[in-house]
Amino acid sequence: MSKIETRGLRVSFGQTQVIVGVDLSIPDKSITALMGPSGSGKSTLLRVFNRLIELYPEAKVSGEVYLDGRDIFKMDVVELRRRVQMVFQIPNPIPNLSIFENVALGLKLNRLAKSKRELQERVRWALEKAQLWDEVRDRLGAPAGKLSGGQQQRLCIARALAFQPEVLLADEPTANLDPENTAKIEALFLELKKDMAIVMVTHFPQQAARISDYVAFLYKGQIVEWGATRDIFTKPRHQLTEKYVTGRLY
Ligand SMILES: Nc1ncnc2c1ncn2[C@@H]1O[C@H](COP(=O)(O)OP(=O)(O)OP(=O)(O)O)[C@@H](O)[C@H]1O
Repeated sequence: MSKIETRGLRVSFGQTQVIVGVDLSIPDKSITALMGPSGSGKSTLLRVFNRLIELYPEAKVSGEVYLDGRDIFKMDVVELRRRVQMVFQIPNPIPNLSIFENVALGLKLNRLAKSKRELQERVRWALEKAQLWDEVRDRLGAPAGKLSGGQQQRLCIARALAFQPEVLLADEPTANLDPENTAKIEALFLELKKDMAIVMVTHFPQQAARISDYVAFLYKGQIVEWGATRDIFTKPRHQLTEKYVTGRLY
């Protein structure tokens, strides 16, 4: 069964429809890349999956979205966002808060650790999972803002992983990183997909080719093509997809 499934999903901002009837399946334990030109609706689609879209009062959503077969619009939003975590293009730790507290805060606010010891264990577990522990173990009390950009992004991933999510949404997570840090995040995602579904927006077809299992190609709010990554790159069925993956459509 799909981890996430949408049926007839539509989103509009005021009079403008930006997602126009999307039917999409996100398989579990794999990386699905959302590709498409600027403004095609990739970020909007991602924001529906954890209902972040509801923070935009002008956004109107209709259609169906299921997580493990359950209607996300009927779920408790706090539960949904715990299970479906998100990381963004610009790493957004709280810069003055310590490395430890950045990961611990969400756990504390949601009362997910029963003791100080459990909290420490979960923070360490998340930092290890995000492959950051070895770099920060001696300075957990230092402000997060002192970390490099790549480290800050892995800290944000650790913060998300602390909730032990089932789905990780990533909106261009490497767009602001150099090739070395990009490679680290890509390797990390390949590890993480063993435990969860990852949905990643990317502007780089090469990145989708390197790490995704499936690609959904969006154009003007519609899914033009969806399938196994290899098929999308080697035998795209639609001309628009072919143009995009060969760098002739932006
Ligand atoms: N809060 C908003 N109010 C009005 N229009 C919006 C809002 N957010 C997004 N849009 C519009 O919705 C459309 C889809 O935007 P979205 O950010 O989802 O596209 P995208 O594919 O992620 O683009 P990019 O690759 O440039 O990030 C765009 O035309 C955008 O202008």
